[in-house]
Amino acid sequence: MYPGETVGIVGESGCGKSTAASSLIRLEEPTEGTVRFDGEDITRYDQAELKAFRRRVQMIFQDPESSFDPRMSIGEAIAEPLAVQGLTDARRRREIVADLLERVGLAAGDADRYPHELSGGQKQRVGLARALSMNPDMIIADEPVSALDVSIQSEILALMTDLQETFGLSILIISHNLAVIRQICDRVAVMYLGELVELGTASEVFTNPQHPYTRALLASIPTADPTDRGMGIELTGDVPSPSNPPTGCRFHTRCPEIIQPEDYEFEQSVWRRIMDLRQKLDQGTVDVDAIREVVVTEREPDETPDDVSATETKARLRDEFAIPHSLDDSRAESVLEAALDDLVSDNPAAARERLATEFATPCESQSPTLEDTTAGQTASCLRLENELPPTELEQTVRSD
Ligand SMILES: Nc1ncnc2c1ncn2[C@@H]1O[C@H](COP(=O)(O)OP(=O)(O)OP(=O)(O)O)[C@@H](O)[C@H]1O
Repeated sequence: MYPGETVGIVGESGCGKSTAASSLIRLEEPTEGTVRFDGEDITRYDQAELKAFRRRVQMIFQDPESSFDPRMSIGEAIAEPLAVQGLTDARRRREIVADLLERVGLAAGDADRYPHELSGGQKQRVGLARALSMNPDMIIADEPVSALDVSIQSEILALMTDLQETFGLSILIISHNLAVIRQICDRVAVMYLGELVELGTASEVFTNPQHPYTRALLASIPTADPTDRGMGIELTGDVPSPSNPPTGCRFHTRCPEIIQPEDYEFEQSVWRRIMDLRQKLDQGTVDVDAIREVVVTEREPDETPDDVSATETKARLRDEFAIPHSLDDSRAESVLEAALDDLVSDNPAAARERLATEFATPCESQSPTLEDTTAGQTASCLRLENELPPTELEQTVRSD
């Protein structure tokens, strides 16, 4: 981050945004890596240096409620850090508090009110005033407006922009909400499972996203029109745990643009579904017996699961994964059919092995790194490293 800049970290819930933020100020000790501030590695700071650093970098949180003592007036809450820093003159503290309250759009008289008397938006203003009392160089704001009404969100974000200009602050804002990031950020970092997958100016990232995950995030922004279902990019698959991320590209288990094996021609959406089948096989969660039992419930009462033919079971398996009953590429079709035969003859290990060997993707074995792209921003995707042509999906998002 540069002085005076606003950078946003955006990503789904649980991807590690808050952990990254608290590691930046060592509220949490990172297990590896470095955090540099003004050229110094803060992970090596001793207690005194850390204390000084934490004055320069203030943090505000989603829920201002929990950061206030209900028995302390607003004025006392803002003045507290000043007193801790050794400002003993009570009158001077009161003057500073009054000035800060006015700067964040409250009245000097609000100093005597208590947290429960304030709305969520007003509390977040007080949170900002308290952070500013330390005269920081940087503010880290973790979901600062998520708990607020949409109309208030915009006001608080506008206030943050004003304060940034007035005080020359750097702001790192964390949010799962792209609209929030778009409103105030100069640069945007997109995070997936604890890693940055794209980093660029807000205009680069929002108008010409380079990573499939960013494209999917942007396509999922709801519009005002209830009949508009966006561009229909739906991320399949469960969100993996950041503590046990997938091999290769961490996004490959859900990526709608996963790279196809060279020797086959799939429709991209069908390829994704075949990868979903592979993953379920790996997890051991494809239950062929359960499928037969479902089929039987739709039949004559005296039939048993054993009466369900292999052909019917395979057809149901395809339906289950939304895989067409015949693939356009005949070689791919025969591999898939053979794997389904393995499955219905109770040999999931063979099915797994066959699909893993024939339908392998570099995305599951190679880890991409953040690289410069021709669009300007950096992104980490093997598709970009291998200069593969854009998928249909990418073209849809761009032309929208
Ligand atoms: N780099 C990482 N390596 C391993 N585990 C991680 C990493 N980052 C985060 N985690 C773990 O993932 C979980 C979610 O992290 P975190 O709360 O930071 O995500 P978040 O994006 O802020 O989610 P939310 O928006 O729901 O608060 C936590 O249990 C955290 O310990």
